[in-house]
Amino acid sequence: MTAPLLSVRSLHKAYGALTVTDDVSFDVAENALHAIIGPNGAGKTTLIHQLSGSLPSDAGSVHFSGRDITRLGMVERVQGGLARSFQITSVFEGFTVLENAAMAVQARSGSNFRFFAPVARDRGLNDQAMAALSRVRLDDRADRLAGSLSHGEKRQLEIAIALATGAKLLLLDEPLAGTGHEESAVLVELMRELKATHTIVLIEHDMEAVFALADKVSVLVYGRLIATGSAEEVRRDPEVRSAYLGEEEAAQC
Ligand SMILES: Nc1ncnc2c1ncn2[C@@H]1O[C@H](COP(=O)(O)OP(=O)(O)OP(=O)(O)O)[C@@H](O)[C@H]1O
Repeated sequence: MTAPLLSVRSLHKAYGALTVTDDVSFDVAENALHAIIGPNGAGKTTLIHQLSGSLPSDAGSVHFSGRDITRLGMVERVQGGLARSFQITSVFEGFTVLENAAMAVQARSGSNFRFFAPVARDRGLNDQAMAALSRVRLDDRADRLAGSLSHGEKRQLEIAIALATGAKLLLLDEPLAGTGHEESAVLVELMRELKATHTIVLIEHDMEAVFALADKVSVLVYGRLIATGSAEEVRRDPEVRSAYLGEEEAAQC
């Protein structure tokens, strides 16, 4: 059996007396989409912070591509091929769509942002940025200001930014949050296409999307994983239904 691309063991994070992630362990196979679901406040975003390196863990380990990255910060993890998109829209609205993607290409190379006129003139940088934009179908918006994009297009741009860093593994934190039906359909289709080339850890409350896309689903409740399995296994799990899914599916009916 091939080794997992991402291997998480016994991760733990507490804020004072509040334990937010507790003994969290799971593996993500290469080119799989692994969804992490759970009620509000379960610790999903905290877990993504721990995986991206923006938040140090109190205990546990993270291995990526066979390398122990537990003690690496976010910049080193991005340069190693692990990038996240943010739950809160995080694009630079006063810059063009292309400049946003080009800055992410620069981040990959480890250079500091070389201020922005040079970014716009750098052909190699722009080619790579355009490639990321066309993966998310924003190439025809390249010259627009990011601030002028619709909410759904901004979410597409966030994914392009993560792609432009050269990531092999994308950590996507609620990419469908706040999107309308059509925007959400575009993003679901994009994630389906990305599975062919990328490994994805997805946090998402939209259960229809999760069950349509996920190869594996883990369920986080009060900081602990109560189940990991195929979408079907998790959907049928009685503990998952009583702790989370019953209510969530009822709410979506
Ligand atoms: N910096 C912090 N200091 C103290 N408590 C925090 C901090 N960050 C998160 N928490 C708490 O940790 C718990 C988990 O929060 P987290 O945002 O990780 O949950 P979540 O599963 O992502 O929730 P949601 O689905 O609503 O986004 C919550 O009780 C939250 O209040």
